[in-house]
Amino acid sequence: MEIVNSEAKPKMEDYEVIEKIGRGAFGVALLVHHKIEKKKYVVKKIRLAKQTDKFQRTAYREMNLMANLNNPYIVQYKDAWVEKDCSVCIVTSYCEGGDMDKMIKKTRGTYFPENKLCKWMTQLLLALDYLHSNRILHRDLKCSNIFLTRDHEIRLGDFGLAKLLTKDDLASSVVGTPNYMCPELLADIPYGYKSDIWSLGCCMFEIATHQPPFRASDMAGLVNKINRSTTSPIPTAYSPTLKQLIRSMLRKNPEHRPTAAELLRHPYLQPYIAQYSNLSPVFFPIKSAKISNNKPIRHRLSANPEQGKDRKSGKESQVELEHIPGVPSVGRNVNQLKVSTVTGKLPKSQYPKANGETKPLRCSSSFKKVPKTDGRVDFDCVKKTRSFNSRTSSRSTVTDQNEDTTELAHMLKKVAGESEAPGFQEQHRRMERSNVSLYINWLLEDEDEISPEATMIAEDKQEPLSKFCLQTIPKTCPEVGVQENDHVYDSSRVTETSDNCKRNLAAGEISSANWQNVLNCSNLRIQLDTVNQERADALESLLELCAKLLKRERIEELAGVLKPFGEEAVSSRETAIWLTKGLLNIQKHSA
Ligand SMILES: Nc1ncnc2c1ncn2[C@@H]1O[C@H](COP(=O)(O)OP(=O)(O)OP(=O)(O)O)[C@@H](O)[C@H]1O
Repeated sequence: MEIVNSEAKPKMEDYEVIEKIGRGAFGVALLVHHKIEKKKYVVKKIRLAKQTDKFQRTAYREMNLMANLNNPYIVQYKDAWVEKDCSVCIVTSYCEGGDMDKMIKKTRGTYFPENKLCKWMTQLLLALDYLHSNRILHRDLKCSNIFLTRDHEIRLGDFGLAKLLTKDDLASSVVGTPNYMCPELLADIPYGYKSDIWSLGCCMFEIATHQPPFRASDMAGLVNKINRSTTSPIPTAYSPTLKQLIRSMLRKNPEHRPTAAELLRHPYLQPYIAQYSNLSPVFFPIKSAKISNNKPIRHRLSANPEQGKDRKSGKESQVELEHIPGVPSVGRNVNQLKVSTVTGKLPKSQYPKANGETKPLRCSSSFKKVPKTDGRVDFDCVKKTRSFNSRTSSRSTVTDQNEDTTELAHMLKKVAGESEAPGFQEQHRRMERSNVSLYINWLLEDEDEISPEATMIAEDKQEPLSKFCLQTIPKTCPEVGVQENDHVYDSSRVTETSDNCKRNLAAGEISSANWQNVLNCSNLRIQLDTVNQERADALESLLELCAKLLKRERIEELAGVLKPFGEEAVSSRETAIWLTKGLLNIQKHSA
C-alpha cells in the first residue's frame, strides 16, 4: 500500500467528525461519517510530529499491515493518509458493539453463555491463525483491542504493535500490557506466535471470569504469579473442555501451548467452525506439521520457493486455493495466495462443506491405500496406534471405540450440566458422533502426531523407530481388549537415543548429516512433553467430574470412575476404555 499524501487529496474532508470516541496511547479515535457513502467509520489519528523516527516507522508499518489484511474477523481497513501536521490518519470500519473490555464491564458480573464464549474464541482463533499464517504477530492482544459488531461478532483490531516477521526473525522488544505479559517476555525470551496465544488465553480467561488471569498489587507480585502460571479458577458454569482449552493457552512453556490452528482443529470447536461453512477456505486452518519452536508456519502471503517443497521428493506441495462463487472477494494478496503444507496436498475434505456438515479438520484416523489381490486399490481406515511404524488397520475397533468414547463424552457433558441454545444443541448433536470421539483421541492418542522428522530418523537408521523409543507394554487388562502390539512411549528412551547420537557424533561414528536426527530426537521429546501436558489437563477434567459426582453423592458412579486408578494401575488409554465401559454400564443401569 502507498500512503497517500495529503497534498494530493485531503481525505479528512471526505468525512464529517461525529465525536471523539476515545484516546489511545498514541492518539485519538474519532467516529466519522463518510459524506458520500453515508457510512460510519473510525479514524485513528496518530500524532507523528513529536514522535521518534522509530515511532513513525511503527505507524507506517501499522498502515501497511492493515492495508494488506483481509479477514472477516479482523477490523477492516479502509484508508490512510498523512496530514499536513504530520499526523497519520487510519480509517477503519466502525464496530458498533464497542470493545470487549467495555462489553465485560457492561455485564456487571453476569457470565456470558458458554456458546457465546466458544463462538468468540473460534473467531479470535480464526483471526489469529490468519495473522500467524501470514507471519504477523499481533503483539498487543487485549480485551480493549477486541472489537464487536452490532451482532456481537468479533473484529480483532489495533495492530499498532504488530510486526511483520521475516523468515527466521523473532521480535525481541518488550511490548504489551503488564497483566498480559507472558512468561517468556519476562524472561527476555523473544516474543513469538505462542506469546500471542498466551495473550489470547488471557483475553479468553478475562472474558470468562471478568478478571485478568494474573493480578497482583505490585509488579513483583505480578511477575511472580505469571512465572508460576497460577490462575484463579474459571467459573464452574463453564464446561471442563472449554476451561481446558483456555488453560492450554496459558501454559508456562510456549512449546506446550497449542497453535491457533491446532486449537481450531479441536473437536469441541467444530460446531462453531461449521457456522462459518460459507466462508472461503482461506480463512480456515489447514493441517499442518507440528511446530515445536514457536516459529511461523504454513500459508504465507509472500512465497518462498523452498517452503512449499515436499521434504522427500523436493516437489512442489502447494495447493492453489479456489475462489468459491458467492464468497466475497478475498483481497489482492489472498487471490494469489498459495497454501504450502509440509505434508503435501490439502484435501478439500478438510474444509467445512457447504451444506453445513463439517469434516473434522484434523483426524486421528486416516485412510490408507490397501492393494488388493486383483490389483485394485481399496481404502481402509487406519487406526493410529501408539506405534510409529505399526499402524493397525482395525475398522471394527475404531467404530467400537468411537462409540464408546462418544458415550463417555455424553456422560461428561451430562455431569457438567452444560446448557446450550436449542439450535446449537441440534448442530452439536449432528457433529458429535464424528467429533467427540476425535476429542477423546486428541486427549489420549495425540502422540501419533509424530513429525515427518521423527519418521525420518527411523528411515535413516533403517530400523523401526519403535526400537528407539517405544516399549511394548503387556496386555494388563484383558477385558478392555487392548491390542497385543500396543505400545507406550518411553521418553527416557528418546533421551537415551538423543544422547547416543551425540556420543556417536563426538566419536566420529555418525555423519554430520545425521546430526539433524539428534535435533529431531529432541523435537520428539518436546512433542512428548506436550502430550504429557495434555494428559495432565485431561486428568484435571476427570477430577472435576469426580468432584461433581461426589457433590451429587453419586458414589457408585464415582467408584466406577476411580476404579482404574486403584492398585491395578494401567495405561491412560486402557483407563479411558475401561472408564468408558464403566460409564456405559452405569448409563444402562440408570436407564
Ligand atoms: N474500529 C473501532 N470501532 C469502534 N470503536 C473503536 C474502534 N477503534 C477504536 N475504538 C474505540 O476508541 C477508543 C480508543 O481506541 P484506541 O485503539 O485508539 O486506543 P486504546 O485501545 O484504548 O489504547 P491503546 O492505544 O493502548 O491500544 C477505545 O474506546 C476503543 O474502543
